[in-house]
Amino acid sequence: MRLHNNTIKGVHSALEAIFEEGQYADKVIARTLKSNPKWGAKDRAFIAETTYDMVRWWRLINYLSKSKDYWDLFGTYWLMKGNELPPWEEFKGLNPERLKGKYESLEDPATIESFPDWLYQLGEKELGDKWMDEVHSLNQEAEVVLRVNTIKANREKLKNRLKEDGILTHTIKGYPDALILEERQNVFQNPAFKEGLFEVQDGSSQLVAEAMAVEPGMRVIDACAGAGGKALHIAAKMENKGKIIAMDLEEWKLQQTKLRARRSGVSIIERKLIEGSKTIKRLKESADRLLLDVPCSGLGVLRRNPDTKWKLSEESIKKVQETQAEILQTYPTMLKPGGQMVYATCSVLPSENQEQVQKFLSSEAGKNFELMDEQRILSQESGFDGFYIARLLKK
Ligand SMILES: C[S@@+](CC[C@H](N)C(=O)[O-])C[C@H]1O[C@@H](n2cnc3c(N)ncnc32)[C@H](O)[C@@H]1O
Repeated sequence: MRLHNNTIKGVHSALEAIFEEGQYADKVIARTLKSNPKWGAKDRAFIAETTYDMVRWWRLINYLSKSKDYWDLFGTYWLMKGNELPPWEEFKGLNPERLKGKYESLEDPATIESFPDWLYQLGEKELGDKWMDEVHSLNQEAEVVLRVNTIKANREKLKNRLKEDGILTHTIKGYPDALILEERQNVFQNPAFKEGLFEVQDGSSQLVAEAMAVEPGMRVIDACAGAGGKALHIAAKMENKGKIIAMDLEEWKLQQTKLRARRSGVSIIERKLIEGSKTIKRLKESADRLLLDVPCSGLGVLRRNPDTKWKLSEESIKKVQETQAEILQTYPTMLKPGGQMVYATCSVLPSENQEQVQKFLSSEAGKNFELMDEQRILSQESGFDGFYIARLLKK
């Protein structure tokens, strides 16, 4: 592939904003691409993919690079990926042989896999033998997975419609609403997206609505609805009949849910901002199904958010675990007896997953609940994001 000076500069400025100003990678990339409308589709893809990949391998690149200069860092990355560098002045001091030797003599697994030491050790402690393969899998680039909106389309029709636009997809067993892109590309400009025929949603995430076992006409509470990804899927499973109360602490996220619901033709979502414990108490025993898609470390979705590795800390994980436990202690009161609750995270750490559920079940608040089943989804086994999904029955 031919390199262009100006797109590499685009990558540099994105990396600076991410690592020196602490901004989120997805926001930075969106802004960088917007700032130069002259870049074509290939240039945009190069900037987005290279920035994400350099973020993913940041620790290893810095270890192998001869300096912290952004040209050296990019050149090191480019060679590391098995490419050749053009004979530019900027890359003059880079020596592929020296780099290869340094890489081959490297033994520390956290540096090889480009993880912070503390996080690598935490994963090892919690997942034991499975951690090394999981890390390896979480360092791969994620496939683009679509979820067909069954309120407006079916999978076969959408597949054909996308094919007409040159977008090839395939299906996969066990994921009834999913279409996987053969080739990574930006699908948000496609008319089928604008018409609300699909959402972009990872395969593991799609299993959450499946686990909810909803039926048309039910009353469902999605207590951590955020921008509504799962609420929209649940609405489609309910054939847009019944009611979903989408709750969150953040008004702006619920606003996103509203816009997305409009595009998807979903009319059964009612938004409710959580203003304190009263909001929860008022909904006592009102739901047939309750989803707790709780805030988490996001360790299962590192493939699409590699900057999470560098943003997390031991304290932030501890804090999120406290929130998970608090939610489990108070929110299940909203469920009717006989109703079902799903507790889900996009983390692979047992301390955010099965251990939280077990703690809840052995507490006073959990005494009327029993575990129906749980899915501990590792990325290395599923090929999708790492997730945890537990179904509980309120007796
Ligand atoms: C994993 S995200 C939800 C993703 C969303 N369900 C989706 O599918 O797009 C967790 C959400 O929980 C919200 N949150 C954090 N603390 C909360 C709390 N105490 N009660 C309810 N929601 C909370 C966050 O604002 C965030 O939107």
